[in-house]
Amino acid sequence: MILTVDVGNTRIKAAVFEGDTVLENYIFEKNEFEEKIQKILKKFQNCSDLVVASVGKIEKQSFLAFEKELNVHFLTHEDVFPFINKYATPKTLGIDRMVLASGATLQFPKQNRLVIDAGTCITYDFIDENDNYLGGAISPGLRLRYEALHNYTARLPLLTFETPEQYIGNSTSQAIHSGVVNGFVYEIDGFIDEYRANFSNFIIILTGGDADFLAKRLKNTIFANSNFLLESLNQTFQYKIDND
Ligand SMILES: Nc1ncnc2c1ncn2[C@@H]1O[C@H](COP(=O)(O)OP(=O)(O)O)[C@@H](O)[C@H]1O
Ligand SMILES: CC(C)(COP(=O)(O)O)[C@@H](O)C(=O)NCCC(=O)O
Ligand SMILES: [K+]
Repeated sequence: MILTVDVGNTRIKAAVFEGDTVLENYIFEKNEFEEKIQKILKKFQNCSDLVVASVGKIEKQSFLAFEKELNVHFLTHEDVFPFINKYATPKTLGIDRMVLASGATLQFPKQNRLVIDAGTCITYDFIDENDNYLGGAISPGLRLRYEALHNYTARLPLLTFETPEQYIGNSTSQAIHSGVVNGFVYEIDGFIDEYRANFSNFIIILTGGDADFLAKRLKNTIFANSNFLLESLNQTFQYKIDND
């Protein structure tokens, strides 16, 4: 049994796996992380390994505290991955993006793959059919866009996500919802169109906290799997055991 933990910039996601099967999923905040992990380990006492991918503010040290109970693996760019990393700055590539690329490579062999993770940021990661990781894009996520408009202006309120009534927003709040939500959707559809124009035979994987919301609104039909990062973390760990 393996406990996988994904520390993002907004929330922590965790899942317990038995082989490829998810036994339970969790989402929690940074301040409750130690208590939640303890609880999970108490419930699943057969967990042998804790596998972590962190781009958030919880450092390796905090996880090493669990070493009394099980083996702790804090993934870094120095681990083994199933793709060839062509990023010009591989040491600064987010470990979450490396894990997503790894999952896409292992689950969808011999094809071009685009992974879109709509979390705090939207990240785009492209791995070609020869397993070269080429990079992608980073842009502000849905909630970040609402917060940025409020935090960096004098007059814009902080709104929570709402589906815009139309693309011509006829009030301050409707204009913000249209700009944020439609802008978000147009951006992603625009990127997908660009990739489609340049590559054939490719699969798109959509994940992250806003994946389900997005999947319904995109012009392009793609399926969302909000658990893709944790599944990929489990697979990356199996790959590491087999290839280290
Ligand atoms: N309860 C929630 N708290 C925070 N964000 C949420 C929540 N439910 C959905 N979201 C959406 O999830 C996005 C963050 O996704 P998530 O995958 O948790 O981010 P990260 O992996 O960067 O921590 C936000 O843009 C927000 O719109
Ligand atoms: C781009 C990110 C902030 C995304 O984080 P997230 O939205 O998943 O919380 C993270 O992958 C990161 O810190 N990347 C480092 C820069 C890079 O990937 O090039
Ligand atoms: K992301």
